[in-house]
Amino acid sequence: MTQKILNISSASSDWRGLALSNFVLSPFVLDGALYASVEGFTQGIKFAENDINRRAAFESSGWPAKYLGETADRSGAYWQGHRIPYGSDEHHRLIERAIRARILQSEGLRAALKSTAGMTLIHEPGTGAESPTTSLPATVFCRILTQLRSELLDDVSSAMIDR
Ligand SMILES: Nc1c(N[C@@H]2O[C@H](COP(=O)(O)O)[C@@H](O)[C@H]2O)[nH]c(=O)[nH]c1=O
Repeated sequence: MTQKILNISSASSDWRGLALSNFVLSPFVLDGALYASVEGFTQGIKFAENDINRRAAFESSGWPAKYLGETADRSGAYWQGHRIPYGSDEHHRLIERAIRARILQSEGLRAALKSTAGMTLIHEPGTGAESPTTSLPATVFCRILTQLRSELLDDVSSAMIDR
């Protein structure tokens, strides 16, 4: 029987869930700059542009990125000279651009996401209750992936980094 629920996280039992998780080392380019992983990007933007932890996070993935992010004060996100209110829609949209960039820049990831058609995407990393200060709630993450999947299934050429 086909599995109807797919966990997109480093704790997934499905290789596609692992590949599509933010934790994985998976380089992408956003606005002309190179990042090692979406997790590194997500944690790095919590640090101001002159903070050395920012670059270190951008060059990392998985738990090292996550642990670095735990040292941030979580009051804002910093991008192109602007401070974005932490946890705001604008903050989530910035992370969404990174998620979309990574997947859209890889034919394999695009195909992997499309191959989950019909499945409900969830994010259950198995690390206990979601942090109230998470910068990417599971609901937002799954909404982003589900929306991108539907764009890819409809017409590959219409899916872009900026919606
Ligand atoms: N803890 C965990 C994941 N958590 C990831 O952390 C990010 C949000 O970070 P934060 O703002 O610190 O709450 C987001 O990308 C979420 O997917 N992911 C995984 O695959 N496996 C894990 O074990």
